[in-house]
Amino acid sequence: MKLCCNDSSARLKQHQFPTNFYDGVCLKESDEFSISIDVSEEISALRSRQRHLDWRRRGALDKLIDLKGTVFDLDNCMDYFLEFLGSEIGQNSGSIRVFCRVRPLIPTSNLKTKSLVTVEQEKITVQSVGIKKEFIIDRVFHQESTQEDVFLEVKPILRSALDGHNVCILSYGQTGTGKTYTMEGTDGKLGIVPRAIQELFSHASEDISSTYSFSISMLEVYLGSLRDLLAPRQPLFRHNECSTASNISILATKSSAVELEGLTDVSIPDLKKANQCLTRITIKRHGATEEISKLWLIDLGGSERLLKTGASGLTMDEGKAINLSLSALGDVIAALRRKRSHVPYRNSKLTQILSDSLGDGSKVLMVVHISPSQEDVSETVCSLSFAERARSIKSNKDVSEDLKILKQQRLAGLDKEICDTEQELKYVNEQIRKSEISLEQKKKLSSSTYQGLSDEKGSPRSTLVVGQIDATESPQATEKPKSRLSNGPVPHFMSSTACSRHRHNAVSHSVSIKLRLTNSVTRYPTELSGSQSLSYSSCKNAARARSVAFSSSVSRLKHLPVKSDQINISSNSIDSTAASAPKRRESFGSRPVQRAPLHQHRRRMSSLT
Ligand SMILES: Nc1ncnc2c1ncn2[C@@H]1O[C@H](COP(=O)(O)OP(=O)(O)OP(=O)(O)O)[C@@H](O)[C@H]1O
Repeated sequence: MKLCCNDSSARLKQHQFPTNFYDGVCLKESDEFSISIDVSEEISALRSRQRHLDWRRRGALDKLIDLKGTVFDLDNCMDYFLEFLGSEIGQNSGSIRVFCRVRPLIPTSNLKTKSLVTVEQEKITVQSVGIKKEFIIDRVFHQESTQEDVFLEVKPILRSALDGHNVCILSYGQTGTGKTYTMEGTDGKLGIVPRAIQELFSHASEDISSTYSFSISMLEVYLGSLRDLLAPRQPLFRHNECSTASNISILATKSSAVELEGLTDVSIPDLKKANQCLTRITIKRHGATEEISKLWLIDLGGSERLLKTGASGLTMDEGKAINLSLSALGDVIAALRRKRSHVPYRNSKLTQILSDSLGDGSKVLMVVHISPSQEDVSETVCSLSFAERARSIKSNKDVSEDLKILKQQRLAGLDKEICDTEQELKYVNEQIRKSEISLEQKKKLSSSTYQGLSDEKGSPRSTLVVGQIDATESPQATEKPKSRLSNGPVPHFMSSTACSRHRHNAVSHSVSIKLRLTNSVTRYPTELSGSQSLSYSSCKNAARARSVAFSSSVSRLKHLPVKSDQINISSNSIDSTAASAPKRRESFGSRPVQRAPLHQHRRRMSSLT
């Protein structure tokens, strides 16, 4: 399949080789070289098509996710919508989507078991004595919704993480409403985390243009301090006790990316080991450039009000700390939604850590969990109010039917564009694979023909041809054939003349260029790498044990997935508006980024507060 022509290859192809040069040793290969160049050209064209398709797919996916997460409001929203549709594909405005999942009613003899909520696809109504409230959410999952239903909506955002965006999936809600069930699931009903890992590995294995490596970190925010759940345990003085204390610093980079210095980061070497792993993944994509992105999978602490729990002492402090984090998170999301110039990231550790994964270019998904039972009605209303605030649109400003239809049509169009592009990409990838095999075979054939002819003849001239091809690679090597010629048992008349040597050099140089050209066709093996690895069942167990050891009395604030990596550091404050709009190609922003070396000038974010 010829798609376009690479100029330099075309020019090289025009080189003609005489058929009887140097006893025909070299020249019988000209056809081979020509064929090799054809194949190289084809691969080059296919790669260019592959890049174009990948760019189109990414753009359509960005647009799809952003459009799904866009809330249209007020009477003039049609204009805004049309403007949005007309905007450039791939502009990466970032998106925040809010889902609600209703836990099935758990019937017990003590509780009133009547469900108080009625749901539609994007609307949820809570009705109780003296209360009737409606909330508009991006997507509502009813009590019978399965783990598959939820994951289907999560899938596109994972693809974004592979494309280099920072992604944040947060599980929010009152204790016992199913946050962990949604994130982790049970043995037979896997949740988002194990499915996400499966999905990442599956995509990574299909993408022949890049190699990927994944790593994991586990973090807990407890009473405002950070705990590394994968750090080696430090024995304490008292028998059978271990310390989980760790020294994690939050560092801000010039591009407002966040690094958690000192946090353990463990490679995920393969799906088998990763299948049981809990959370938070760092994705490194090694292609034409290197991109690093973070996928945060966060199971937040229970959101219940302290008055209701009647907590006191340490439990009270823990509850307060959780509420502070959650309210800071709500403020940040609301500010981002309203496109405020100031985003209050610095109000909690949680929002500081997530500052490069919540703003522009990032994809955020919050799943708010509620209970349908009468007993929990006030908590349910609180959680839904939080969800609505994150969406920043009030329920009574409903979107017109026309607009809904238009949005659905556009989403369907983008979906189709992604599917079609992916199909073509598959085809192109397959063609590249075949062409590379063919090129490899031709190269092998060509070099064995050289070798055969060279051995057959045993002629110093044929040796010279091969020798001089090598000689173009390094200056020292040029000495060898010369000395062999001058010292060897070859009669003087058989030695090359100055003229023939000149001619030969010219040809061997061309040959060398061609060889380099074919050699330079980069192959991208579909492999997943990992330098350091741990079994993820052990990660999970270690993290759990550490979390429990750290605070056996409370399990409110859950694991906070985090990744740390080497990035550029600057003196910029994380609370700047730039944090919400990381620049493309800067290291560790939420847009696809290129990796950059560690910069020396670091500033501790914790010291800024
Ligand atoms: N959608 C659901 N379908 C079936 N069972 C569910 C669902 N949601 C929650 N459950 C069940 O409800 C119970 C409480 O769920 P879970 O532990 O996930 O809540 P949680 O919000 O994580 O609580 P906590 O804050 O205490 O960790 C579990 O037994 C879980 O299996």
